[in-house]
Amino acid sequence: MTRQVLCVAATTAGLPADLLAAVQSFDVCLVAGLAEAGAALREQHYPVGLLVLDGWSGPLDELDHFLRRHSRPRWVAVFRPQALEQAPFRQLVHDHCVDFHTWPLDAARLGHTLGHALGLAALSASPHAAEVNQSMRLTGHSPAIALLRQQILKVAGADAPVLIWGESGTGKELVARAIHEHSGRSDGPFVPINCGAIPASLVQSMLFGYEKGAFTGAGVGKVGLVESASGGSIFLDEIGDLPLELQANLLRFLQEKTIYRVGATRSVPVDARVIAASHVKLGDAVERGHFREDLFYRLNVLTLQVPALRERRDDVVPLAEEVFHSFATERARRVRGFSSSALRALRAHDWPGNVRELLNRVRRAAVMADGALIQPHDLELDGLDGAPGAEDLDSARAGAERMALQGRIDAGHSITAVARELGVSRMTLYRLMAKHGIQRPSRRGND
Ligand SMILES: Nc1ncnc2c1ncn2[C@@H]1O[C@H](COP(=O)(O)OP(=O)(O)OP(=O)(O)O)[C@@H](O)[C@H]1O
Repeated sequence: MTRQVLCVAATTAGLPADLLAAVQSFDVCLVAGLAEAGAALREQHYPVGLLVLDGWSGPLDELDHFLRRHSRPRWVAVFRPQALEQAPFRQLVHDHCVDFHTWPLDAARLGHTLGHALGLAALSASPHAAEVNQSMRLTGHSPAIALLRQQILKVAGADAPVLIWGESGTGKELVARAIHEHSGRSDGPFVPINCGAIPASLVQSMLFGYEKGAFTGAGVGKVGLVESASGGSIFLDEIGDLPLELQANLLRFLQEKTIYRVGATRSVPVDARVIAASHVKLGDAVERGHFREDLFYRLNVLTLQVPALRERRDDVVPLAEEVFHSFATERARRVRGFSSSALRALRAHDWPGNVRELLNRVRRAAVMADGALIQPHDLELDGLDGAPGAEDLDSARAGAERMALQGRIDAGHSITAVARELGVSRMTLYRLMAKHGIQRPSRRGND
């Protein structure tokens, strides 16, 4: 196990002998001041940080900001006992440190604390590593994914808001995580929120927090999700679902970098980067008066488009194989891979549910397949667009029906126009779209 400790002191000269004795069995990187500490943490991760605060003369806000931004290491503080007389200092230690020691130092006890902090860091190391890998794992060799990777690296280097477009299941959250992980904020938190999944009555207090006594039952105050992303990034999925009155609060946060908790009279500064995503074009929502134009322009600075899976069919088989192998422990032992007709079916399918649909189909097939190779019917892709000649009349009819719908909707025809062209009512058209998992296009003109 790594025993790396980042020791942050006011100066690196003349550290007391008892402090040096306490850290001698660790692999210590000694830095002077917060700027140097920030640079060291951007370069590599340290599981444990030791803050020597007795020579600290800067404002506490600065220290608080630094610790929010670098919340991943387990911090242990050392200071003079008198410092504990100040309430803001006590609060800071309480909020950010796993433990503290005061002078005169008991070197053995501090060594023990650092060892304990390393142990705690190791406990959480594996899930975090998995999360990071996940964020980097944008599988695919298609030109569209190669371009997306380049764009991720470019926007990660900036600090402006990012707006990600893409159909449901294309990987927008994965892209948002990759932006965060490649940015200077990667040591800070990544806080994902699905704006459409929070009940309207709770959105404000969940996003912005509330003060003690703000409403009946608010016995203690609570930090909101936006504030908890301080030092990191906040991912607002389905931003188009955010109620209009909260769009005003979000706009103020983007402009002023401050928020008001519910019931608060004073604002709180928050340093979090906003990454937003939507599966509908927000420009249309602006036209319909459902989305604030000023917020749209504020968000629409750096935009990324995540392509639908059917627009990058070359990625389907590599993705399917990766999913198959990643479920090695779950899948039936006898199943060794995909039959050639299953590969054909995978390539031919239109993937209205994108990568999420592919994950689900392959995962189910890997568990349920009877033979050594996965067949189209294990993927439930027999008939719709699988191997020629392998389908019955019902499947062929369903396939033709879906192609007729999808082709017209992809071509950008309105619901009214598609219904007219196919000679069915709009109600029937909606029923058929639901049956085939085809998404409704963004509203246009006479819809
Ligand atoms: N290129 C990719 N490589 C590997 N896995 C991917 C890729 N794209 C998406 N996934 C996986 O597909 C699933 C859906 O992705 P994600 O949740 O990011 O989609 P989304 O666009 O945010 O969907 P929604 O709009 O419905 O929230 C996740 O399990 C994600 O890990």
